[in-house]
Amino acid sequence: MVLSSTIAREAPTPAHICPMDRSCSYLQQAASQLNLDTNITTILEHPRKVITVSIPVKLDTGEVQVLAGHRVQHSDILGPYKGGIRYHPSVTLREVSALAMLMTWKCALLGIPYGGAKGGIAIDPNQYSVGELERITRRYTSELIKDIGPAVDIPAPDMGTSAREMAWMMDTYSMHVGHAVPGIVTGKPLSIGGSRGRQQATGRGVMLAIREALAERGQSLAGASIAIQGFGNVGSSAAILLHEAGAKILAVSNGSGGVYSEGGLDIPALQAHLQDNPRQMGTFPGGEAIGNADLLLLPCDVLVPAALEDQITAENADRIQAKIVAEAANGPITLDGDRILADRGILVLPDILTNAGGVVVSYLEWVQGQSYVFWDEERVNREMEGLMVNAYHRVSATARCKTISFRLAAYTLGVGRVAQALSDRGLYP
Ligand SMILES: NC(=O)C1=CN([C@@H]2O[C@H](COP(=O)(O)OP(=O)(O)OC[C@H]3O[C@@H](n4cnc5c(N)ncnc54)[C@H](O)[C@@H]3O)[C@@H](O)[C@H]2O)C=CC1
Ligand SMILES: O=C(O)CCC(=O)C(=O)O
Repeated sequence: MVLSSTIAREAPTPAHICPMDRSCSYLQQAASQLNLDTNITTILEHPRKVITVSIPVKLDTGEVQVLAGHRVQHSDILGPYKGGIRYHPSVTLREVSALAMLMTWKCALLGIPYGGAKGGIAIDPNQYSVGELERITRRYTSELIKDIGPAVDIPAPDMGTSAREMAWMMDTYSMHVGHAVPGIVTGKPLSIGGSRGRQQATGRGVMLAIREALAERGQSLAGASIAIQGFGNVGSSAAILLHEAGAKILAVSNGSGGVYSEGGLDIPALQAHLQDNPRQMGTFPGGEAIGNADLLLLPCDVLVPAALEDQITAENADRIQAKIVAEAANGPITLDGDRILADRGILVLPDILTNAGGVVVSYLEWVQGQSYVFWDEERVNREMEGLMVNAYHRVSATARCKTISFRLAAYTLGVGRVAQALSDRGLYP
């Protein structure tokens, strides 16, 4: 048996430096808008708990790999830590820390009683068998057992994970405590207490944010031209719902490439093609192949990055031709990219607002589980729409009234709520 270690070796961060440049920069800007006490800002800059565990996994070949699994709990000031688990090769402790902080502001902005967390393992799930993924997920859950719980920290799906991984986590946790604990995760299958509508929820929220932004400009979804980078859970759900609403989906892409049609793609036909030809987006006969970099530069009403971080940067922001960029992914625009888009008058709908539909329905799943009463999909969608549309208009009104960007307005509302709670509870001794 061979022992190989894939534990990431990251440069240590000096204790006084916030490891998350972009997240901390936006936090500082919001703190300055709010005239926050610097002690409060200093506390909010730092995650409350950073956990890295070793995950020894026996591969199907008999080889043992030791993976690094992270969970960063940024804040539980407003309620249990909440946030997804990501399986992707780019996962690092820094990335997870930044994403955990985003979760805190997102939940606070939407007015749901959660703090913020994120977890991840640096693997490409496509390179592992289902059995290996199950062993990885169960061992990761076991290693975190003392740090998670339905009133403590509630994981959910993110990139590279889905209801399947949530079911394994729920089962591992439940076996440990000796009884079923559905509330340990959200985004789980319906059979074990999942919520109707959760799978499409993030994409639905993206569609709603775009709908409201277009409406404020006197335009409707019908006929709006849209390009979407990423065709996973979020990108594909958003594409389907936007297509159903009459938008013209000019292009979509995934890790294997993209497809473009000037007249608009037939999204259900594309989905059927991908079922038969997984990872062969570019061979879809209803369009022509387009690369991920070119997709971002298409002239369109709305560009929707729904895959990775750092896609719009100082390198390409001056060539973006969309009127609106809707951040379906977390952190798809770098700090420099954001400044350039702002200078060019391109409206950016920030991630903590645009992709909040997922965590909102996670919250509704948790509420249903706590009350043992399960709703139909129509009710779930209606409740989610109410929270999303309300948050959108609070952000828009704040941006207008203070003459600041939508991002700064969203941060101001989210950070302000957490800061108020921290101050009311009393600063940590
Ligand atoms: N799943 C959820 O409920 C939520 C997800 N998000 C965010 O949305 C983003 C996407 O997440 P999911 O859709 O859940 O992940 P997913 O794993 O279902 O899909 C990711 C998609 O990105 C594509 N992709 C990977 N590398 C790419 C590249 N280099 N260029 C273009 N596409 C590439 C993949 O092929 C896939 O289509 C992430 O930033 C995630 O944090 C945010 C809120 C909730
Ligand atoms: O549904 C959740 O709890 C978290 C979703 C998530 O990770 C995110 O919004 O980025």
